[in-house]
Amino acid sequence: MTPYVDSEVGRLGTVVLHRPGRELTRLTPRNNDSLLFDAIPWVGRAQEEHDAFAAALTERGVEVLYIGTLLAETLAVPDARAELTEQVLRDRRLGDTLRRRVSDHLAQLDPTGLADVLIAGLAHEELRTSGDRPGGLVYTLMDRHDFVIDPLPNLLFTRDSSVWIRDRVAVTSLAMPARLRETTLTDAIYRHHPRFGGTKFVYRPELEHVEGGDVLLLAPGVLAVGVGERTTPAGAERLARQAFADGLAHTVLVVPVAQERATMHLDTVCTMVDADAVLMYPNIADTLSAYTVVVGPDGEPAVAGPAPFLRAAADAMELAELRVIDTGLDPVTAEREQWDDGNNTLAIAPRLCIGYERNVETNAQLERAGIEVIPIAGSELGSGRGGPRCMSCPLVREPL
Ligand SMILES: NC(=[NH2+])NCCC[C@H](N)C(=O)O
Repeated sequence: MTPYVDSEVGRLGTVVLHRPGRELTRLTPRNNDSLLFDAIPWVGRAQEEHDAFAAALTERGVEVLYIGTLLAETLAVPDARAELTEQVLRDRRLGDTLRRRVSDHLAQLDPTGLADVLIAGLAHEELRTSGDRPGGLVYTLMDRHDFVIDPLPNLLFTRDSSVWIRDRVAVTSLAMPARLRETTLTDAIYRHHPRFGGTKFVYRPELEHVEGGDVLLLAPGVLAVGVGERTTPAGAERLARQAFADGLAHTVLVVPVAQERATMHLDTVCTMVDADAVLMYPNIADTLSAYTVVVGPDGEPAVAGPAPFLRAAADAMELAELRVIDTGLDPVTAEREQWDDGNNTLAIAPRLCIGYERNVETNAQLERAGIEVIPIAGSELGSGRGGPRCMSCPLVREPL
């Protein structure tokens, strides 16, 4: 099936996930903050939870593709291999001598082994050196806890490094240093993997910051883009410009979200669960606002607002009203469950979504509102602050 996504809730056909692996074993109390995890996950259990997440999808007829597999297949293409190796070696921290050592090390890996290193990184002790200090000055002075190639534990959150808008992919521009290299992998997959031949791009990683968790396809032609800790106003403006130029959208709602870890992306406070219904963090439902951006008479993005988000969204979607699943929770429970990604549901069809089981109150309210919730365990997966929506990149959804 060729990729096509024009909503958040149309029946999900194909999705890209990343099964967490060795990259999670790199997390320690020394580096978990800079690697954007709030705890040290139990890796085996995280994998079990992730397998159950994938099973919940495949059991309902969703095709699941894995980044690890796609990347290994991509690395069988000589140009892709050369390009991805070159990108890693370009790291200025290496210096010439260590660069040669790393280059030799990578050259002897088969595509699967290389994919593993590109994702899990390369620890100091994994670079076997022979002879007298063949890594040179840099390797000798390197802290034993430092990485020769940094790991990518947040690759798990496939939502952020690429997003499909209709038949085009936005390879995003990630804001946090720990995640920068993720888009070199997704970009290579879409440009070199045979399955994605002819893919057209609506966004590129060298542009202003935009992360996929901030992009919601509210309705065909209507995007909401959160701006805050990750996506910048410049990124939202650029995405609007490019989406208009490619005929992918007529309206982009730009939604300021608090620049805090708890609300790092728009999808941490708001996800769609039906064509006309959103699940929203109650503590901000009434205050969230939006600027409406359309193509102006001069062809430039024209900005109106701000207006209350729910009003602006309903107008852009040509609905009398957008239904809000009011989780009706007291502020403390709401805050706890928002932190645990209760608002970060993944719709697999209208009124059918996957959510973390631990968010008991949020899920109960969804059920009461007629939305079926498939609960999954996320005690370990959630330590990276991401839920089912963050952990999935839809490639195919049936039009509504
Ligand atoms: N779409 C999302 N909400 N993604 C969550 C990403 C979590 C990840 N640890 C980060 O800080 O970047």
